[in-house]
Amino acid sequence: MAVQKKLRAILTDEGVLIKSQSHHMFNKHGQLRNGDSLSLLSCLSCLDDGTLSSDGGSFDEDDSLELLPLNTTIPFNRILNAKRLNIDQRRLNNGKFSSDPFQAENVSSSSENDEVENRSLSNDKVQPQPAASDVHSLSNKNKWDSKTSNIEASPDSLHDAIPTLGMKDNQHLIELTFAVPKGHDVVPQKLTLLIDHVSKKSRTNPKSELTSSGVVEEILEKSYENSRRNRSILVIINPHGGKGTAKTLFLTKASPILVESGCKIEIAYTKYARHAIDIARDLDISKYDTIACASGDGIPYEVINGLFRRPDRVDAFNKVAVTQLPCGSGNAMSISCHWTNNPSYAALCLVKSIETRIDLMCCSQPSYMNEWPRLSFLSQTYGVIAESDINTEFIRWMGPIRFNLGVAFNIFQGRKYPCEVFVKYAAKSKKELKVHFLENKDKNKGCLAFESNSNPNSSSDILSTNNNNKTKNELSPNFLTGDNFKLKYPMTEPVPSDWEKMDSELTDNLTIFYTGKMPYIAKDTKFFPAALPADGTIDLVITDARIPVTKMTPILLSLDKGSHVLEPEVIHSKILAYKIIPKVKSGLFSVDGEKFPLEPLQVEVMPMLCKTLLRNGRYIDTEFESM
Ligand SMILES: Nc1ncnc2c1ncn2[C@@H]1O[C@H](COP(=O)(O)OP(=O)(O)OP(=O)(O)O)[C@@H](O)[C@H]1O
Repeated sequence: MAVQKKLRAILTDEGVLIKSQSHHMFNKHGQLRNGDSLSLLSCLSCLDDGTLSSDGGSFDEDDSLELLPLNTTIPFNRILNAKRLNIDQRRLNNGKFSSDPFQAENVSSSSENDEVENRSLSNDKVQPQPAASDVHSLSNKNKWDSKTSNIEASPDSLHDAIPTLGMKDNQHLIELTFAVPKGHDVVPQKLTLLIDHVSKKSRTNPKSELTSSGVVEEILEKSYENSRRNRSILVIINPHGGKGTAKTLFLTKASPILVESGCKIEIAYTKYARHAIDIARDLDISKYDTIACASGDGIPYEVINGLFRRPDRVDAFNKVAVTQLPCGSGNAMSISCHWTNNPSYAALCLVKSIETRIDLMCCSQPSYMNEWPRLSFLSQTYGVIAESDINTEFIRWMGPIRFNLGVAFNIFQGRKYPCEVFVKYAAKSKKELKVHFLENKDKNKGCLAFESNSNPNSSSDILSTNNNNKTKNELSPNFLTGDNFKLKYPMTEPVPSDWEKMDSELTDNLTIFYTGKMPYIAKDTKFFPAALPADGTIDLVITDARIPVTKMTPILLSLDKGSHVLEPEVIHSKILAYKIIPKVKSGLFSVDGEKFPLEPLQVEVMPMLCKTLLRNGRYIDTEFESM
């Protein structure tokens, strides 16, 4: 490997602009190479598109490390980390370098962080404790295999870099780590740069111009604008998730991005069904700001309900963001929130996301409501889809297609699921719904759960206080109190008079009853295209068996586009609460993909209860606006 003579760069408002004067940067194997010009732009600019496709990317194998023209920019949204490099003068005898001439110093990480890395999940107060052997810390100390994705300067090549020894005050040797597409994934890549100019901001701020730390800090500030740096993450892996691939998917695809971004990671493996409820209920929440579920949608459901069962649930929901790294068979949360079904892109989105509060839904049924009502983040369904979701488990080997087959089979058999439904509407007609959507689609800014102006490295949101003895977040309108957890419509009380009973002609012939809060319920199934993260409503979609098969077929075939809700035969409303009373003798409800008993079910929206991570602070664009 050879370092080019002057690997220079400047900071711009968009990112780090490579101004290398010589050629060759790296080849397809990630090694610095001779004879070609450098351009990072063509691969770096793919990020936005790559995360949108359902498999997480549409890049050719060779796209990732193709050589790129000069004068191109590594955008801040791709930069994971920056460290200043100190040349150890003691090793510079007779112009020769030792094999480790650079000492990297990460300005953003503190010794306090190192402490956290080595703690285990176990805590004396926590019962039951995950066994220490099940909890692993990951950090830069045990890096991913960097053979192909880590560019390092070889000792010999540093002769070329010697000019850096005579660096001017405004020149800084910086190791930059950034994400590049590789195959279908995104991987971390390192580059050593001599940054000899700084951005306008630094030029007007002499303090940051003078030090390398100032330059590093400026890069990190811009790279993590509106996001929290150096997250402390508990990763919960369901080893059975995704047909047994969840652990490998996490370790090979998501973990490298998280580690290189400076996140502190601890891993807990689920050992039995519903173990994640116990883990979240008994967790030492002071240690983490994020719980990332490397799983399908089952584990986030369990984590949210585990947090809900804590005596300190208010603190827990104020402190911890729950997110998903898509490693299961159903990854609706990641597709909706990170805009991708690919674990490496989801990890990149995780570190770059905006912490946002989203609404949850609280479900009550006679058999469990006196113990714990259940919180649902995704959906509840009854009828054809519930049966197809749960009762096709025996053909799980077929993958997601089993669900579509099940739905089609049940519908074409003319099956119906009589019930009574009572609804509190927020927007009943499709026209009202559209108005509601347009009025609320940009309101997410008010839902920021994280004060972007606060020190992003402070993990003590709850502990730090201001003069009035209140934390900055406590003063935020998004700070939760016990009142946020109180039900407005307890099931023990009669149905309120302002709820409407749905036409029994319709409900006696019901085929699909589906309520949800996220746009995607599965890959390629945009069931709730008008869903918004925190509009305080639940989307309701209903079909009935009076719809002829000739009309039902195009409705089912348009689920991937989400345009089924426009069909006149499909009921689509925004609601605040409902009660459904099944009239069939056998069957089930499916709540977030979990089997629930066939009993009356009452649900109400719980506004902005859960902190999560949304790319750009919003759900994936469903194009509902232009439908
Ligand atoms: N060790 C375990 N043994 C048995 N079941 C487990 C274990 N760990 C988790 N589970 C259960 O697996 C279920 C599915 O989890 P998850 O959503 O992560 O996976 P998935 O691949 O998407 O599967 P599904 O298609 O069922 O949603 C959850 O109900 C969870 O309680």
